[in-house]
Amino acid sequence: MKWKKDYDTAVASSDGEETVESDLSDCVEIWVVVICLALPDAIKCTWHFVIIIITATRDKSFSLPPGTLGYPFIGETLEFLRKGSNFYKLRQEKYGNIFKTHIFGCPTIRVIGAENVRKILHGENSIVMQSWPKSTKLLLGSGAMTQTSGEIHRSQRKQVLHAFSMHALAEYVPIIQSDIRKQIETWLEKGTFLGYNECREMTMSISSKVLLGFDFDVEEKQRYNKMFLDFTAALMTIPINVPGFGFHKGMKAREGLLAGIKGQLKKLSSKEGQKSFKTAFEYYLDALDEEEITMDTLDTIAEGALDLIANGFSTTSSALTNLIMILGKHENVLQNVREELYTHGLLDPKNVDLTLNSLKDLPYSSKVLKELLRLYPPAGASFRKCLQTFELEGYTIPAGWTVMYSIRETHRNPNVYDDAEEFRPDRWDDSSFHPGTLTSESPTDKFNFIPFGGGCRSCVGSEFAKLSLRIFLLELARSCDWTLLNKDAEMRFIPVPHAVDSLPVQIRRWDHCSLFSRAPIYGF
Ligand code: HEM
Repeated sequence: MKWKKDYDTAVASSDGEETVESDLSDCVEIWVVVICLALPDAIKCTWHFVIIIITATRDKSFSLPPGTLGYPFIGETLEFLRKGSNFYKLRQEKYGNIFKTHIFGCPTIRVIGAENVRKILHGENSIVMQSWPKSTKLLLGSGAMTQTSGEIHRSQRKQVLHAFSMHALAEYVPIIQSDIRKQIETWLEKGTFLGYNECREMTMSISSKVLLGFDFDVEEKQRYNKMFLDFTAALMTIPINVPGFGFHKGMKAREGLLAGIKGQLKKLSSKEGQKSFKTAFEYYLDALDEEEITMDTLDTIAEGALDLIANGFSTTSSALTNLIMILGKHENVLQNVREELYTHGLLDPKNVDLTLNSLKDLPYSSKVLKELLRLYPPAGASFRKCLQTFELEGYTIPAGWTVMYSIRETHRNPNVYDDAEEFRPDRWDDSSFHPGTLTSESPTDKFNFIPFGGGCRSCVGSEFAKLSLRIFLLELARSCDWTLLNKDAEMRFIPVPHAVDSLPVQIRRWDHCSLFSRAPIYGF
């Protein structure tokens, strides 16, 4: 039973991964850092923080949000490591939508709710700016778009967005579809598989092919997948580049990935590596030429490519895995998707090959994906640094502190979403969803639904991610039936939402004739 072996390994390794939330032994890493490497930073940060606290005590108009700051230097880091996403949930229940804490050496304010998030995202570069942990900065590199700001950032975004234009996306459809179909076929042959592991491998394969034209054989696929796992796992770790630490593994993986990407970029620039389609990288290079910007060094371009793949890797694979999970739990939703596909002729063998056109106008499927991203947003929150002191809901948010805007809790606001914890695609039906009331508490306010963030740092890969999700939904629905082998598995939300047991699934081929065995909904 190969899947059982994989399953046991996955549970063991996912337990390991989640020790951040459950096992205090991992905290040794934190202590070592606080005591040795991070001491100067921690002292600086704490000094700044003490000044703020003194000011806050003396000046009555200085009103910090509620919450606790924990112990000197380490703040509430240990509790966060023990409780994971529950750490925030419990504090929200106690203190409301804005609260202070102190984690990873920084006084931090967590901000929830459309109105508050809007203020943060609209204040980009004036009241806040992007800020990532040191480990993320070192692993992604200074040239990565997520790390740059101002004019350089704006220009990078503009160039990268050429790679995700409608025209470019239309070219990617057959590539994505072919990879998804191949992957599903291997699952059907195996009969059982681990959803989370397989979706990560599939995401890595699709994005490296579409972005850079990589065409991995089985062995390379496994090697790159492993490097990506090490790399992404290290993004939020303690930046100690010494064997035995996660960060060191991540830096090693970075070297391997950059070497591979550079090799591929060289091939693509020569005739040797040209593909039957134009890769995202080639769209990006065209954009550079058009703007008469001198060609950056290969290193910077490779870093940019790694940044893109890294940003899309965990997020997209989490969404794909959770789609398998949610449809496995809601058979009626899967049935409705199939009926929609039937009415659009997409179950007809003549229409196997998809195009951007055949994928649009599937309103029910769109609602399913929207609801998936509402309930399980792959990025649960993001970080900013406060550039100046400002007010939010009457509280003072001090300059220099970290602000973390929450996507997960914003998406589960019970004042906006009835039965907020339930998966209900029909909530997005216009008629049943109070359209037109443009208050911040209304779902028509776009900041109530922010799976891809917002403002000038919103996700550049969102259209590519949505396209991949749509094709996956369609291919799953029209080719297979599946059973979740552990329907009630606990969910973990850090680093991305996933079932703690990696989602073991039993899968079989679906015969579309069975659609006619029950009363139709769409009148056929
Ligand atoms: C379901 C999949 C995805 C989700 C939920 C997602 C979510 C997000 C979010 C919330 C942000 C904003 C973070 C912030 O405010 O600091 C973001 C930024 C970003 N995403 Fe995605 N993402 C996804 C897929 C992708 C893909 C496939 C790519 C690339 C191919 C990508 C590339 C990026 C980049 C480069 C940024 C930084 C943009 C900037 O700083 O200007 N993402 N993503």
